Amino acid sequence: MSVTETARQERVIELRLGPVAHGGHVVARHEGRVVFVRHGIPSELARVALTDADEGAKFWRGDVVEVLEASPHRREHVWDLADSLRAHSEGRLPVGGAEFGHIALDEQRRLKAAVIREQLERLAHLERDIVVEPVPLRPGAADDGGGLAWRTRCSFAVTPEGRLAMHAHRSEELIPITGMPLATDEIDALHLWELDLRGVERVEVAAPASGSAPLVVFTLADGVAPARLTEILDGLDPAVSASAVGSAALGPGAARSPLTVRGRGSVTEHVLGHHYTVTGEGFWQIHRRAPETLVTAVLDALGGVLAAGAQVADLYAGAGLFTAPLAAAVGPGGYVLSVEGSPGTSRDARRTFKRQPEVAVVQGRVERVLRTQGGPGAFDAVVLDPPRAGAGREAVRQLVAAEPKAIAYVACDPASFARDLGWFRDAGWTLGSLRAFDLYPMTHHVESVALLLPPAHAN
Ligand SMILES: C[S@@+](CC[C@H](N)C(=O)[O-])C[C@H]1O[C@@H](n2cnc3c(N)ncnc32)[C@H](O)[C@@H]1O
Repeated sequence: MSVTETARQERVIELRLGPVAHGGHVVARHEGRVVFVRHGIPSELARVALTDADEGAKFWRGDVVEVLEASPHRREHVWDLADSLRAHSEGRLPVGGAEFGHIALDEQRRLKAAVIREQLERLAHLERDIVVEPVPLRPGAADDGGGLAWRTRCSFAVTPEGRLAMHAHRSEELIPITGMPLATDEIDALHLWELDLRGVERVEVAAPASGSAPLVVFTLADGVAPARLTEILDGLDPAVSASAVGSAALGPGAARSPLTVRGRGSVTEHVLGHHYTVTGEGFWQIHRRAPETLVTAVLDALGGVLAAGAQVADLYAGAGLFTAPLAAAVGPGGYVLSVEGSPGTSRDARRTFKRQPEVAVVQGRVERVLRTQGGPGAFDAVVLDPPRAGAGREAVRQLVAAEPKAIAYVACDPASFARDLGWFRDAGWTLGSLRAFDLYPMTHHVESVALLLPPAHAN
């Protein structure tokens, strides 16, 4: 077996790649040790640069730098900067965020389905056939945009020289970028990479799926005066309309305050007839079709439980994506408890629902709020949409005790979902429908919507 080095002095070993694993890797073995390999495809023979390979480590990590026997599903990478083969030949790391960009889209979905299936078997002891559904870029169209131009939210770093950049995977290394093929055309049209961003630490962009003006949030480095923002914005093409917010802290440890320097400090999102205000601080789903895809799947899953007058909880509610259709379903005689931990995002929800007395927006941790507002019989139905870490043991215990008739679990991480599902199953709950959606093409991420049913339902 040949062992060589890359231009970055990483050791390179030859490996036969095995099955896909959670987290965007395939699994290989080198002298008995597991190696988690990125940028490969199961069955390939590849030369792999070891990016984490301490002698004492239980497992190593590596990037494919050359393919000796290619999978029939291998394609030219959709983004040069994220292409591991090209990056390592140029002596740099690939930019993160498109780690499946070298795989045919159909195969990306099969691999994601395999990961969900494997996590369910391992952590929830459940066998289920999974199909990851493609999501067209426009309603009613078949076209999924080739897996590109779907991101309505992007977060960028800035190099010390003031260039727009992104990080390499698990690295502090910054790679200047001149385009982002996964971002929507509205974000692309801003040409943020042409700006002189000296004095800025981070740039976040939110471009509503409706195509209305994007919002750009510039986080200034500590001590940089807000006047710097005006200079930066002078570099934006005046023909492109965008709102801009700066976040400045004028001294070390000084509080940061958002400062609207152009247009509005928020965007309005429209989903199936509902309108939402989302500020720069607020969470919103990333794929342009994610909101309506997930709302439709959740309403379908909860079906008859959402009758007029029902009591429901929207947990990990964000800006209230599910709160609005839930409120419409239960009507003025019903009740929706909308719980979100992040103060900025919860403020957005409060603004959106301020004229709806049937909606109670509560800012706080789900586990804490359920302690006082989640006793037995508190809810007919629950929507549970936790972050990647999942809901966790305490929230699952409280929900089991609350005895709702159904829970729609919206999961962005198959492993934490399967772990939580295992705990629900230990308490006698069953898995009803389970749908999975390709809401993050070119990456290993996948979203699913599951219906969980309490023991009484099974009898
Ligand atoms: C995956 S997002 C879902 C948001 C919303 N349901 C949507 O689809 O737009 C998860 C949300 O949970 C919030 N969050 C994370 N941990 C939390 C906790 N322990 N309690 C309450 N909210 C939390 C995050 O701030 C984030 O807004």
